[in-house]
Amino acid sequence: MTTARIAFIGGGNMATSLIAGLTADGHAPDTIQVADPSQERRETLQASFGVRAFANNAEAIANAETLVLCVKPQMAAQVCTDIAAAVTAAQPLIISVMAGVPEQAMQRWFGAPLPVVRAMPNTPAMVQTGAIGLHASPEVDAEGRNRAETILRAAGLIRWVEDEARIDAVTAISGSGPAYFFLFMEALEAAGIELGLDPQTARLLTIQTALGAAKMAMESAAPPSRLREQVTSPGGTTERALAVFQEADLHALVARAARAARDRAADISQTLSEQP
Ligand SMILES: NC(=O)C1=CN([C@@H]2O[C@H](COP(=O)(O)OP(=O)(O)OC[C@H]3O[C@@H](n4cnc5c(N)ncnc54)[C@H](O)[C@@H]3O)[C@@H](O)[C@H]2O)C=CC1
Ligand SMILES: O=C(O)[C@@H]1CCC=N1
Repeated sequence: MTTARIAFIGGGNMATSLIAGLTADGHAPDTIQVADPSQERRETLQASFGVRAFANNAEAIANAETLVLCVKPQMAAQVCTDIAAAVTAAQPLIISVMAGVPEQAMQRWFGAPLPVVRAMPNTPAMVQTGAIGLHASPEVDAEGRNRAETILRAAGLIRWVEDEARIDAVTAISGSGPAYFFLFMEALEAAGIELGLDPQTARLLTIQTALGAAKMAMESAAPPSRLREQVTSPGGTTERALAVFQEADLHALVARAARAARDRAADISQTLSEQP
């Protein structure tokens, strides 16, 4: 299985996370090419990972076997149309991480029914602990699926979804998810400071607690609800805290937030599907 000659279009946060995962996994940096208009981004990527960086998208694509699209969804139409000639010449497997950009829209902009894998990673890919949802267009063969898996597995855990629309659900849960957990960390850290802990202690206790809870949840056969019960002594401190979350109906709040993210991804898809 070869993952040789990968071109990234867009060298921002997500591309950096994926490149970090690939290089840490032993993928040769000189077979990774990145295109980004920002000179600062190009210099950072070159210095951090030893990859080849280009200002011109078409130059990065030449001879690429796999093309990873990492620009903002709002730029998708323009970028795909601009690189269509280079892409149809190279005939790569396309992997798109762009939230809400439908496979058919990309194929329309390329002017060819190229194999497209939609991947929805998240920034913990930077530390090889990403959670990544994948969906393949009908044009992707078994070798293409394997190649996409090999590339994305370097960034973390992968799960295929069979219905493209479910990528929007993946976006709402794990794509955007790190931000929810960071927000909760910010809140718990601030609460610790308010209760008199020094800021450094409040931060470290918060982060280590999140890490420990995630590790336990991953390694234990018991569901998170059972692990929560193990912390909650009857008549004790946790019970009081959880009652406050319950009063605010945390489950309903989280469900609303996830629906809002899913709906935003679906809105972007709708708009792009209607775009020429
Ligand atoms: N940041 C995240 O946690 C996640 C982001 N994504 C998706 O990844 C994609 C990129 O997001 P980020 O990396 O966060 O954005 P970003 O803004 O950090 O990176 C985008 C990069 O594209 C470059 N760019 C702009 N115009 C370009 C062009 N014409 N050709 C080539 N490159 C160009 C910019 O200079 C920038 O470095 C988005 O579509 C987003 O939906 C998906 C999952 C998670
Ligand atoms: O906020 C966003 O639109 C992107 C997609 C998932 C995470 N970040």
